[in-house]
Amino acid sequence: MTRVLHRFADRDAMCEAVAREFLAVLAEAVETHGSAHAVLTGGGAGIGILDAAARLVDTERNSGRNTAQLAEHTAGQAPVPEWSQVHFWWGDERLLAGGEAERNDEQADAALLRRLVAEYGLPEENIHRMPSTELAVSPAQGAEAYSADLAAFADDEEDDEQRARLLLPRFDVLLLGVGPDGHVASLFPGRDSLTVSGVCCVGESDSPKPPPSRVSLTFDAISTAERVWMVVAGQDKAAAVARAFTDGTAVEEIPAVGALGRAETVWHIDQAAGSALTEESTGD
Ligand SMILES: O=C(O)[C@H](O)[C@@H](O)[C@H](O)[C@H](O)COP(=O)(O)O
Repeated sequence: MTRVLHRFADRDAMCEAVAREFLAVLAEAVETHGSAHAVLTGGGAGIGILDAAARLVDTERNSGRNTAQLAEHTAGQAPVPEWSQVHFWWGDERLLAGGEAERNDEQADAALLRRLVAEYGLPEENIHRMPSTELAVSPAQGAEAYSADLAAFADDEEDDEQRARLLLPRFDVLLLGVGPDGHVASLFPGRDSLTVSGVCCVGESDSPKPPPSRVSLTFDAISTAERVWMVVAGQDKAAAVARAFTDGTAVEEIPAVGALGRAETVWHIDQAAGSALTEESTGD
């Protein structure tokens, strides 16, 4: 699997470009499959993309084009999916009480999802939140509960053996922020969760990034996604990005190297996050 590197001048430029591509993938998936499934990430870059997507969706609506015209987007316009057929999932979540500001779903609600439900026809039941502490007393229990939620939407097209075995929907695009230590979702360097297989979700009780209790997709689940997009901005990520693009770097050291999509794996980075990359590491 060849990893593709897209570089942008800064975080805002990256978020705008990724948001546009994100909407286009969802629109195409609805047209092709009748549904679209996106996996969201927490973190500044992940939420920044949702903020940018909200602006694009509003701009398209204010353009006065109807849904059919919006779907037939021309260059420069952001295609917008039929939201009633779109489903949102999470790659990880902080195991906190529902509505807590630190939860990834709460930040996604504020950035985009509440508006899609209120104004654009996204059904609340299409937002598949990872459990809160009201529903799961431990990360392990949260992982089990989310696995059941995912299984209820298992892809009946079954064009992927691992997806069928894990009872997962077709993830059309899966976003992952990357930490300064190279973690993705809540899969951290040196942790047992990196090698958990045969299941789609895993609990983390001692996250080095607060809060400590989290639920995460496993690499087995991540690798069933059609498109895996890392979204990385900031100087504090430069070392992790450089290590990720150094041949031989192990998943145990930089978990992000283990995140590979079925059809594509793209690293969307800004200039600062790419500042330690060498021509040798990227083949430029
Ligand atoms: O729950 C979380 O904390 C996130 O899912 C986590 O994996 C995040 O994406 C990275 O830590 C990058 O975060 P930034 O983009 O804010 O650096």
